[in-house]
This record gives sequence, C-alpha cells and structure tokens, in this order.
Amino acid sequence: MRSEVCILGSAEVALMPGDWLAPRFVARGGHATVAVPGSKSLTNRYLLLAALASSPSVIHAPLHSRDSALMISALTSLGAQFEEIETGSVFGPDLRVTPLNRAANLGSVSVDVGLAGTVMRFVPTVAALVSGDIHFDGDAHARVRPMGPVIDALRSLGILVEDDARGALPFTVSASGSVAARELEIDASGSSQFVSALLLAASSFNNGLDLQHVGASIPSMPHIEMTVDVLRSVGIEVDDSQPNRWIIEPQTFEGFEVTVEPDLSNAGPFLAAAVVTGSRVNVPLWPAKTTQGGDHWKKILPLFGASVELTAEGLTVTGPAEDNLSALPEIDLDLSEAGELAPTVAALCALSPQPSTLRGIAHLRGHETDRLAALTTEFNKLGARAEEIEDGIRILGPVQHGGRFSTYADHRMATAAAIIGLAVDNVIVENVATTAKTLPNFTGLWETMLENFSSTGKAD
Ligand SMILES: O=C(O)C1=C[C@@H](OP(=O)(O)O)[C@@H](O)[C@H](O)C1
Ligand SMILES: C=C(OP(=O)(O)O)C(=O)O
Repeated sequence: MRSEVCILGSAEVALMPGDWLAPRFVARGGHATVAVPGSKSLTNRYLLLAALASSPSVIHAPLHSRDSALMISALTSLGAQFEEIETGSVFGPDLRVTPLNRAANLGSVSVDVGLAGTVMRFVPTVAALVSGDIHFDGDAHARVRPMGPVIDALRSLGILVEDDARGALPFTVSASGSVAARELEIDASGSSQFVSALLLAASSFNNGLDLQHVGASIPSMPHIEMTVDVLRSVGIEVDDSQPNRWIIEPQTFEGFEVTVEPDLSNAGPFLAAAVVTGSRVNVPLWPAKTTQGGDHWKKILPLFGASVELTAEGLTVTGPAEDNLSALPEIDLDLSEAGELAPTVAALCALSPQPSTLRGIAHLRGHETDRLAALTTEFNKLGARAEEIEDGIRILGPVQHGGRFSTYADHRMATAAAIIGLAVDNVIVENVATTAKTLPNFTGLWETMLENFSSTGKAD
C-alpha cells in the first residue's frame, strides 16, 4: 500500500514527485518467474550494424527503452529507417531496419545521446562515414562522461571534430563519407566502449582498421568480445589473434535477421531479490553461451549463499532458506570484467554484516554517475560504513535504517536501492523512472515478483 507520507523512525517524510517507496519483502521461500527484456548492449550493436549493412535487417525481441530509442533516433538522423513489426510481445515490437545511404549529404544534424554510453561512443564513428556536420550532445550527466579517446581517434583517422577541448560532449563531427587511415592507437583503460565504437564501424572504413590498445588494462573485456562476436555473426571478419589488437579489413556485409538475448545485467536485481528474500527466481531464455557480462551472476551469487541452476527453463537462483546474509564469509571480488554489475553486488554487500571489497572498477567513476562516490554516499546515508578505495568500494558495516536514496540519474542506483528496500523499512527511491534507461516498467516487474513470492511463500 503506497501513501503520500512515510514514517522514517519517528519523523514523517513526504514522498516527492517521482519517489517510490521500495517494497519490503513479506514472505520467504516463494518463487517467481521474471522475464526480462532484451539486452541493451546487444540491441544497440545490432541496430547500428543494421544501419551500416548493404540490405535491410530484422531484429527480433529488441530492447525498447530510453537507450535503444536514443540509438534509433540517432541512426534515423543519419538516414537509416526503422519500422515496427507487431508481434504481441509485452516487451514491444520487432524492428525492420533499412540501412542509411552513405552517399547522401546530410547537412547539419543534431544527435541527442541522452546518457547512453553506447550512443555517445558508438554513433560518432558512424557519423565519420556520412557527409555532413553531426552535432552530438546529451544530458547534463553525459557531459562529464569521458569521450576523449573517441574524439582523438576520429581526428587520427583524419576526421574534423570541433569540441571545447575537455574530451567530452558536446562536439561536432564533420565528415565527407570516407575514412582513409588504417592504423590507430588508443587508450581504452577508461572504457571498453572506446574499442567497440571503432570496431563496429571499421569494416566501412576505406582501408579497414588496425587498432592497438596502449595503456593500463581495459575494463569490461566481455563487452569487446561481444562486439567481435556480433561482428562475426553478421559476416564481418575480425582478426583478434593478438592481445589488445584488432584488425578488420574493408568489407561489405548483408542485412541479417537476429533474436536479441534477454539482458542478463538487468536480470541481476531480480536474482539478488531471491538471495535477500530466500526465494526462487527463474529468468527464462537465459542463453547457454553468451558474451554478456551478466552471465557472471552464475559465479557471483553463490558467494552470497545462493544456488544457481541453468536448465532449458532458464537460470534459476534459489536464495538461502534462512537469513544467512549474516553468516556470509567476507567478500573480496574483482569486478573488472563486469563492472556494470557492481551496483547490484554492492547492494547485497551493503546488507551483509561482513566486510566486503569490490575492486577493479575505478572506471565506474565515468559511468552514468561517479558510481563509487554515489554508492558510498547513499549507503552511508542509511547508516552503513562504506568508503571508496582507489579502484573500488569497501563496505565495512551494513545499512542500518531507511531514508531517501538519491539515484543521480543512474538506473542501476535505483535498482540497488530497491534491493536494499527489500530488507530495510522505508527506503525511498528518488526518481525511480530513471530505470527506463534500460528497463522500462522496472517497478511493475518488481512488484509482480514480490506478489508471486507472497502467494507462493511463507510469511516472514
Ligand atoms: O559496450 C557496452 O555495451 C557496454 C560496455 C561497458 O562499458 P565500460 O567498459 O565503460 O564499463 C558496460 O559497463 C556498459 O554498460 C555497456
Ligand atoms: C555503464 C552503463 O551504461 P552505458 O551503456 O551508458 O555506459 C550501465 O548500463 O551500467
């Protein structure tokens, strides 16, 4: 039952517009099936490649969210066409994509990247392949996300980029439809997306691309493997036989037909709910083999006492029968391969009385918000003892009470707060609508899952 006023300790706190009172769990040992919509990362890669193919494509079960809408709108501005094919799916229509015409002169075009890393990093390299002045800008939070390696790479490839020398949005790419240079060095230690951006467009460069990463290690490597895998799946040959080097010869590829896997990162909060509430959550259509970083849940959740089973029915996670978060061993986890999962893992850690350290995720400071600062601040507001470390976060003592959890325009901050709110009274999630970045109807899916726990489980 939702009310306009919420009691926090002895104080009454009004719910502000956009606030959501995270529901507490009321039953243990129940079960729920939670179908999650398509992967953001796969959807936006397929949309982009479909726009560059030599013939139309069909994308089944794409994600429909703010990030994918921004990708569609950006590629539409560059001349691609998207047509919806109704299928009756609750997650929205399939898409038929007619590729863009690189010969057209687009004149002056504005692209809104919102806060989508995949749009702000991937679309500028496509802009290098058309003729026109393409102006990129986004949300206030987007203007502080690192873009320098993409801007520098475009310049090294001979493309004119006008910016204000901050290595960030806004900037304008002025291109004439051809990219002649082939050899390129970039430092992708700040984001794997810098490499993916170049690889996705490289087959359309006049002389292809010989890309070498120089610098500290690249985070989120599975996302680069995803890019290579997706390129190969549409028929583009990629030589990745040497570490940190990728070679793509110039080549055309035909349109394709593909079905997008569910978003395994977005499955995370629901699986975490199984852990917190001692329930069973099944996510259907979990792929047997995937490049999604979210597949790491199979290894991560057992550290929190859950059992995990992958069958033809999907992935099933069963949380510990009793509240054994208090019996957990100390967690010390390197999340460099799947930093995207860190806010969800951190929320579980923030409920455990044992100390936890999440490391290998310094680059989270350049995500939707500075996630290390945001998580630390918000956990501590709820009475936890959390601190930033150089490459991560350490949580020394758990959350003690409810409060208003700020989300910093970050979908994963909102879902992290929902996990905490399962076990702690009166957690108010500010601007829960920010989840629409990758998971519209998050609150509906969450509440339905909890209703299913209640009707199948035992009152706690
Ligand atoms: O290529 C992609 O689709 C992504 C790559 C990763 O970025 P970083 O390498 O910046 O972590 C990931 O965190 C992001 O959510 C999606
Ligand atoms: C880092 C993320 O997103 P983006 O694609 O905007 O980088 C994320 O979804 O956790």
